[in-house]
Amino acid sequence: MSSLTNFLFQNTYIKDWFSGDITTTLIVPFLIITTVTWYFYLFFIKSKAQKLPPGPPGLPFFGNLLSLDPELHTYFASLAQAHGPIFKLRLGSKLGIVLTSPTTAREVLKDHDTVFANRDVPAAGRAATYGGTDIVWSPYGPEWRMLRKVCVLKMLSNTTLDSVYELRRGEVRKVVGSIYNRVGSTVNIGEEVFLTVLNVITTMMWGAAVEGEERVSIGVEFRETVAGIVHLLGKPNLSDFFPGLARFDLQGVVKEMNKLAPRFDRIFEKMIGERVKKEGEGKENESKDFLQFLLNLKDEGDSKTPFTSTHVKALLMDMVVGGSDTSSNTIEFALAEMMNNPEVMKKVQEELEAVVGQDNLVEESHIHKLPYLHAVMKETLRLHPALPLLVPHCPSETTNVGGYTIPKGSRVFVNVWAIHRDPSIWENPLEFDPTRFLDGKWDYSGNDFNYFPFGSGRRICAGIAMAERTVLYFIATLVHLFEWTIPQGEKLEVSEKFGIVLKKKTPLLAIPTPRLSNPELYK
Ligand code: HEM
Repeated sequence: MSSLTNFLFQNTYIKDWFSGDITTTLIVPFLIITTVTWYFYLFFIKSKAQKLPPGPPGLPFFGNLLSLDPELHTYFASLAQAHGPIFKLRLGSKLGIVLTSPTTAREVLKDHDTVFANRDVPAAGRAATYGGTDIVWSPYGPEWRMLRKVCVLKMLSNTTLDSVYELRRGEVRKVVGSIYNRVGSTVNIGEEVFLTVLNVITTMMWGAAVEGEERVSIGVEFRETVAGIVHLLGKPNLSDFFPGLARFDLQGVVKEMNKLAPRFDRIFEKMIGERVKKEGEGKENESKDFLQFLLNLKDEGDSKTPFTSTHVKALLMDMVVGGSDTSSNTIEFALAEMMNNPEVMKKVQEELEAVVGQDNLVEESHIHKLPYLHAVMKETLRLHPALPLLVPHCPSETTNVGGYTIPKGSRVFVNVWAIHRDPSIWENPLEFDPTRFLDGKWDYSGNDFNYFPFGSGRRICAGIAMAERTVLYFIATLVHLFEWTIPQGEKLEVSEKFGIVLKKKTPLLAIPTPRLSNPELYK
């Protein structure tokens, strides 16, 4: 037993997960005994009756947990080479299923869409989103449908997004001014872009209600908090793999999340409180932001599936967490790829000059006339899909996929990252070549299982329209107005670091120089 304990804590990955209190060592023997029975049931009784997919051998009790590499997307891709397009991993008492081919992805996300439209909610996700009452983690059912409808058809519809364009435009103008003031010096692109995307999102959420220093401090607090939440969501957590032990929160993930999520809650409460107070004072409220829209919706009520204050806050949380890192990391990767491929950058700039002109700012109305820029975004999301394993799906009943049994309650990872780099689908898959998207063959609809960076089926991303506008408008503005170079001594690279949201391994640092001669455009 003690050698297993030693092994457990000598393992780098496990040690990394257990960044908290080492009193956990005391719990390990208990953990082993309680689960060993489950293991025997699972391995020797249940699996005999089912034809489970192949997979690497694992240890008793832990299964494959101890050999998980933190870079899950590349690790899963290498396992698929050995075990095929559908393989299993024992993650403690949970069964993980990894899909790495268009055919198996289609079976799960299209043919059995309803069954797989559920989530295996991680303890961290539950803690972050008011018990999982948001869109991302709600089970497939009337409440999820109601939230999704509010989000996709009303809040993030093209009509609503058009109506808040001025808010987005204002934020992008502000960052242009700020970059202009630092011409010739090094800019941390990710930091700059994240704060602007976040400002765009919060301005759309509650207008310009917050200004000046308070705005800056909220921005900084949000950045830290989003980074913390995303990190905890991607961190392997024993509570998820041994649900019977979840109440002990051995790694302290929930404890940490319970420190982070209330930071948002306090801000949400404050914004809602101020808005309600204003209404109570009889002040005409003409705000056209998401918050007003959600509060009106709450007041209108619906007896069947009521829309509560918690729903309002959970949706705001989805906007902030789901919309910020995904879009800003995509913009950072796109700029890095363009800088790495100067001929691509040149073509984007030529297209912008032809459509926007040398004496004009990019407007969102230009975007649909920029097919090459659009191809750059698609190619960026092919090589660096923001959610490389999507958000894991979970079947609500035992189902057959690719000739194998996928038991109810498994955690299903779709390795879209690996499919997007499959040499049997893509010519020179590792090359950044936007021209492969110029014939318009691939879009974001999730109908083609060779290319689906936003997922597919019922759980497809709820923010595609917004992501598209934000990413395209932002990249276009950055490269139309500025030339970007790498500071001396810095290396330009595009390698990735795994997380539930994929990010650049090293931040992109670049020096801006104005491209256009009219200084008024930068003010
Ligand atoms: C480049 C940007 C983005 C990418 C690549 C992206 C991608 C994805 C993916 C792959 C999923 C999971 C699909 C699945 O589980 O099968 C997802 C879910 C989701 N995304 Fe996005 N996303 C982006 C931006 C946004 C934005 C801007 C928002 C909102 C402001 C948003 C809101 C959501 C929500 C609410 C879900 C959960 C949908 C559900 O479970 O029903 N995303 N996204």
